[in-house]
Amino acid sequence: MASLAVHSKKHKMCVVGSGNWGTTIAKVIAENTRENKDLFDEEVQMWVYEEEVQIPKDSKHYDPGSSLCSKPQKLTQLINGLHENVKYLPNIPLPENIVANPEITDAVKDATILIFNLPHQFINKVCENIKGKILPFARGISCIKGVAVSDKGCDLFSDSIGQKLGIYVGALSGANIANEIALEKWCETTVAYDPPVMDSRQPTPEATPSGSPHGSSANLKDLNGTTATTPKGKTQKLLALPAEYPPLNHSNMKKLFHRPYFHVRMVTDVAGVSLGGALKNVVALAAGWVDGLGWGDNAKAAVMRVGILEETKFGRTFFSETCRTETFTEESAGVADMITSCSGGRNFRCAKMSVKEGKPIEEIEERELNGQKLQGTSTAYEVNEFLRSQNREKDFPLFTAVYEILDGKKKPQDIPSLIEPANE
Ligand SMILES: NC(=O)c1ccc[n+]([C@@H]2O[C@H](COP(=O)([O-])OP(=O)(O)OC[C@H]3O[C@@H](n4cnc5c(N)ncnc54)[C@H](O)[C@@H]3O)[C@@H](O)[C@H]2O)c1
Ligand SMILES: O=P(O)(O)OC[C@H](O)CO
Repeated sequence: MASLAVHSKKHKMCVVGSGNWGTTIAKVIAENTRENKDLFDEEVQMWVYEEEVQIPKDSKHYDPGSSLCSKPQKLTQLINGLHENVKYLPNIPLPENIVANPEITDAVKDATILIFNLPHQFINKVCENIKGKILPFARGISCIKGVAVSDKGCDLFSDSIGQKLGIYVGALSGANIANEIALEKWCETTVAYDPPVMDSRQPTPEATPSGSPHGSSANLKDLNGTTATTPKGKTQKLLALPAEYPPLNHSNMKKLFHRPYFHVRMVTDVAGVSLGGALKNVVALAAGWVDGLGWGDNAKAAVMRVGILEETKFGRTFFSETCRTETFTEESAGVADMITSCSGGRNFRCAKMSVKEGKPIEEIEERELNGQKLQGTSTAYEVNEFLRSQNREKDFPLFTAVYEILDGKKKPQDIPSLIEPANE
């Protein structure tokens, strides 16, 4: 007879970040912690980068006679009082079990699962602030779309966050325009989670089940239960999840994210999922430019085709140990995210306006996004810095073209010739 394990502790969640996507993911998770009380503590902590926010005049909460509306208020107080993030996710009611917390160390201190969800330019500072102040056996999921480029090379944020904090971090990415998910319009996402086997004699319950759709990463096997090797060959100390907690296997991870309107596919390819999310933002800029030139859908499709080829090549070339081509061609984090981002994402829309109006994209970002941040522009520079360091710019002509256009060396009109293979 199968025995049912009883666990004396529940997982506690903290979403690190509260922008457009951070707040949406907090909503998704808070709905699921309510429905899975055997696994998860109902309360979801959400760290908010505190700022003073004026309730907009078109908000349903706006009342000219109310003291709340007479002057700017702390964003955390507005979120906890109105159960809405009026600045970054307006008009979407949030579950009351989300607690907005401006103190990062307080927000993360009890979390067994940390969801990193903020623009990638801010994550290093956040990691410095919480290093040594989290549960040492916590697990993480990075929802950040970007790559961590430094003088040491190009890393995934899942790896760089994991290395800095000494924890295992997986990745969530997909064709996921936050506003649509917040309105509970159906979509898919991909969650990559493949923690090391802590002890080869007694696999921990969270180890990826054999026979999972994408197998397990054998190079992450740990023989003494205290160190593991990341996909880029770095060793890292990792603690096993204490047995009092429910296992964090694919089934329980899926329960944290899957909703009727947000369908999750669990995989093990953290590199492919992370790179798909980061690199499509660069491609979406090119798609916006050709659309802004009035070149139509065929031109946009050409950019997407080359984009998928280049992101696949990037994965195969620089993350060859773990990255799977199929992630780019079969998963939401690959081809589907390329399509949605090149159709209605912020990078696409701002790039399109910048061409139509003849203005720098930074000016459009500032004017249109009310504090939200584009990721494609900085990622294009970071990817180029890395490619240049490897002397591989010519092998990625679309990524290089986007960088050169942003840098003023080339024009959007040059894209067809820039991405044409030299010998054809
Ligand atoms: N918005 C989407 O549709 C979407 C969908 C999927 C993935 N993503 C990815 O999710 C990540 C987070 O994006 P988002 O849309 O939630 O953010 P956003 O674009 O809404 O960014 C604004 C956030 O940045 C915060 N911020 C501003 N200055 C800061 C500072 N100095 N330190 C820390 N935080 C600061 C703001 O408080 C706010 O929470 C990005 O990598 C993005 O690519 C976004
Ligand atoms: O609005 P963007 O361009 O940041 O893209 C949003 C999401 O990443 C789409 O999946």
